Amino acid sequence: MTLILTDVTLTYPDGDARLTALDRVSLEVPAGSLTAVVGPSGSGKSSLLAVAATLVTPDRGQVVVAGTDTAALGRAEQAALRRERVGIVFQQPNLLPSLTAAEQLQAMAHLSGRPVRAARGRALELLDAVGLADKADRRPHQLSGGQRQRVNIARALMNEPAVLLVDEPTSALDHERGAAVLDLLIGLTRTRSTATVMVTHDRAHLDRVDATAAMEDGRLTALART
Ligand SMILES: Nc1ncnc2c1ncn2[C@@H]1O[C@H](COP(=O)(O)OP(=O)(O)OP(=O)(O)O)[C@@H](O)[C@H]1O
Repeated sequence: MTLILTDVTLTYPDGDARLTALDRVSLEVPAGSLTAVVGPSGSGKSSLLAVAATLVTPDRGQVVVAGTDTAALGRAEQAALRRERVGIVFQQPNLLPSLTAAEQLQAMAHLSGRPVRAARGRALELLDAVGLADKADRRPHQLSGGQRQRVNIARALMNEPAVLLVDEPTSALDHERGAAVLDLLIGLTRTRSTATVMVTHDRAHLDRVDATAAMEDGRLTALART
């Protein structure tokens, strides 16, 4: 198992009390498989991604990323794990306006302290994998919304993550483009052997993912494997 959450509880301060965002959540995601997380607004989906990304430390429970128990790590080590083993795709692409598609990916290598020039080959290979081989030198305003989301996904794969966390990748896209992005994510999950978790409001096409986790009031109420 590449991503293992065991009995994870996360609370936030809420006046004098605590609000329970995650309530003893356990989830295992094997390499090469995609789990969708669904549930109403406020049910804890983003909190689950944040904990899996080691962006937030749970009150209780264990988060194991690529064989490493994250609780055993200091802040700097957690940041290194996040950089090197975790890819995150946020809902909005957040691409830098002045950089071309290839440069957006190369910048990831730069942030990780890897040689930027050597990264160009990998950037072009990944842009090819997401169907944008001929758009490598375009800037964000020269790309469609769906193409920007593909750059966003390719960028998250730049450092060969073991775990890929994706927040609502299809929400800004129409039905057809949303389906194409989901197909892309499933394909990349298989070929790159990532343990992928995707939060979505869109219940269409969920028959194509490997498992669907349903959240309600911070609890994982159902896990259906397809
Ligand atoms: N930083 C925070 N401080 C306090 N409460 C928070 C914080 N982040 C989230 N919450 C609360 O935790 C609960 C779970 O929120 P979360 O964002 O994980 O839900 P969600 O299912 O992702 O919702 P949505 O679908 O609307 O994005 C909610 O009640 C939310 O108000």
